[in-house]
Amino acid sequence: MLWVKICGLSTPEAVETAVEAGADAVGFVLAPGSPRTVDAAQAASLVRAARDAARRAERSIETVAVVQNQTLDDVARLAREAGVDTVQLHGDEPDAVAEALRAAGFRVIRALSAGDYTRRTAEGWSSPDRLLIDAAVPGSGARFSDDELGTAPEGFWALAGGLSPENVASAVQALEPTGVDVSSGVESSRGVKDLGLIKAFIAAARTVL
Ligand SMILES: O=C(O)c1ccccc1N[C@@H]1O[C@H](COP(=O)(O)O)[C@@H](O)[C@H]1O
Repeated sequence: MLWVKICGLSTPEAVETAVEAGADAVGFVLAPGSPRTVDAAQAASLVRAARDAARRAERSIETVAVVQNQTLDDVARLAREAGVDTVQLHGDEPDAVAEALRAAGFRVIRALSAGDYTRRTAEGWSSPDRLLIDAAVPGSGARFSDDELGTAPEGFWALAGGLSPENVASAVQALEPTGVDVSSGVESSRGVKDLGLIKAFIAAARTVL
């Protein structure tokens, strides 16, 4: 089944809606400078809300901290204080950062633009972590064009960038990712999640076989 992540959540209501509607993962932006940024204490409270909602629904939920070009010390501290399962590295972090986070017990998602992924793999780069392929400006609501992604990854990979309830099914049919991730497409205005759009996105993603 398609892995579905709803990202950039900042209220318990939005977290509960995502979990109850069947998201596999919920994400919290711990990178500075985004309208969705939360601090570690806010993220910890949202992580608790996600786990409580998952317990009530008798299902599991993966909690993800999204970071971008922060130091390893900062990332490890934020992830520990927030109590997340997974760290999504959304910048130019060296592989050693991913390795150190894995050694500290976190799961890691490596986010790359389609262009960077294509360039890096042409140079022989590979990653033991799950991949997320996004547009060039993360969290902008922009899509990358399908031809920017040369050959899709072979293992798990999630598609992100400009997805919405309207386009998620056709995007998945075209690119055949293993998962999808959305932020802007489930917002009524930048940084403000719309509970109806969260439910509509998850329902639309679940129509794809
Ligand atoms: O959402 C942000 O503001 C953000 C900031 C810094 C790094 C990553 C960010 N979000 C990631 O972007 C995609 C969602 O993009 P879109 O808004 O749906 O186009 C997703 O992977 C988020 O985790």
